[in-house]
Formats: sequence, C-alpha cells, structure tokens
Amino acid sequence: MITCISFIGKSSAFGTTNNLINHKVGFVFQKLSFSVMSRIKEAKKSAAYLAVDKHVKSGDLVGIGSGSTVIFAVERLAARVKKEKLDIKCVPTSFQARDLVIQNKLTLTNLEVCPELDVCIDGADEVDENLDLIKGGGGCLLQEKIVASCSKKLVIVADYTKDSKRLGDQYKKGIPIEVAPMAYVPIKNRIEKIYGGNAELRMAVAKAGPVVTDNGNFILDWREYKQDSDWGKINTELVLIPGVVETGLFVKMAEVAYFGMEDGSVKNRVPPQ
Ligand SMILES: O=C[C@H](O)[C@H](O)[C@H](O)COP(=O)(O)O
Repeated sequence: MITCISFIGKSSAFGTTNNLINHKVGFVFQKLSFSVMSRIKEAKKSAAYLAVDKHVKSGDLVGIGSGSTVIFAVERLAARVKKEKLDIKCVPTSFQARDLVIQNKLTLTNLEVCPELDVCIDGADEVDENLDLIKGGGGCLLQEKIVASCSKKLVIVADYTKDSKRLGDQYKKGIPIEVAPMAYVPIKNRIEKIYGGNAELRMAVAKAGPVVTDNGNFILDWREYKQDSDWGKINTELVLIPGVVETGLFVKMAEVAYFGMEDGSVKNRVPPQ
C-alpha cells in the first residue's frame, strides 16, 4: 500500500515537471505564433491603407473584396469618408463584404444600379510574379471575379506571405473552383483525369457536409497541379466544363498588388510588360 502511494507520488511529481515544461514550451510557441500573427495583421493593414489612399478618390464607385485584409481597406475608407467627406459608393463581393460596408456606414450599391466601377480593392491567397492570382480561399471567388471584371482596375492588398514566384509555391490549399452541387463528382473526375492532382470537395468546419457558397454552390480545391502551367488556358478550359461556375484563377486581371512586408514597409508589383 505504501509502495503504491509512493509510486503514485513519484509519477505525479514527474508528471508535474513534464507538465510544467510542456506548459512553458507551449507558452513560448504561443508567444511566437502570436507575434507572427500580429506582424501579418500589421502587414495587411499597411497594404490596405496605402492602396485605399492611392487608388480611391471622391466620386468613385468602389468594389469591395472579401477576406481578412479587406477589413482594413474598409476601415480606411470609412475613416476617409468621415475625415475628408469622401463621396463613394460600394459594391460588395460577398455576404461578408456587404456586412462590412453596412457596419462601417458606407453607401451600399450594386451592379444593377452601377454596372461600371472605378476600382475594386480585394485580397488574394497568392500572387505570382506575373500578377496572376489564386482567390477563393474564403469561398467568395464568383462575386469577386464579377465585380473585378466590372471595375476599371483591380487593386490587390495582401501581406508578405502571399507573395510568390509561381502559384502554389506558398498557398498549398489548392485552386478553388466553384461548381454546381449536382456536378461536383464528374467535374472532380474530369479535372483529375485531364490535369492530374486532386480536386477535393471543401468541407465545412462548423456544419456537417460541404461548404455552400454565398451563391448556393460547392467548392472543389484542386491540389497538386502542375505549377508551370498556362493559367490563362487552363482557366478558359475549366470554365467550359458544364457545371463549373467560376474558378479562383484570376489571370491578367490585377493592375497592381500591394504587399505589406515584415519590416512594416509596403512593396508593390505591377504586371510584367
Ligand atoms: O474567398 C476569399 C477571397 O478570395 C479572399 O480575398 C482571399 O481568400 C484572401 O483573403 P485574406 O485577405 O483573408 O487572406
């Protein structure tokens, strides 16, 4: 009985030491990842603020993209409306963007009333050296592409982790492809057969089953594709597959991308001549 008690005692003492080390290591990692996260957040903010200041003027009709970086762009727009009495109207690209416009008390409009926009400010999941983009990591690619195509210029705001030489260098979650729900299996099979890789149905996190987009569709995330591809050609071919609604490949659409850097600076990239 005594042995038993002492065994439990030692074991729990050992356990306590281990727990303490784990706790400390966990704390250091937590602190590190917190500082990386806050650096990324600051980078998003610097890029978004600069892009808004450079590209939006009074009287503009502005497309509002989706995602976490665009939150800062809308914040800056709202501050300028208040301070400079900037007169702008906004067309959102998602439920989230519409909500952002409303919450920030900006003037909301749509493409029926304003089919031609001056500028669209949007985020990206990855930007390559040609300024081709992967978008749709948050599931908003269809309305984003429509609004961008109705804008005189598409201005991308991003942090340094999105800056790549080739699509797929950094962003490993795949190229999002929005599809009609009834067609997701044949489309998946076709993409994998023609181009290789895997096109996986995106599953929801706080819901059983797949992600359903703002437009009632599913998303296939196409991974392990050939990186040195002709994205313009592949995008054109993909949208011709019956049931494909849109792809997250934004080829030759962006006029400029702003990247917030780790050191607090912002660098920009324009397409090669
Ligand atoms: O579907 C989401 C959009 O394409 C976003 O613009 C993209 O995922 C980038 O989002 P974030 O600014 O949060 O990285």
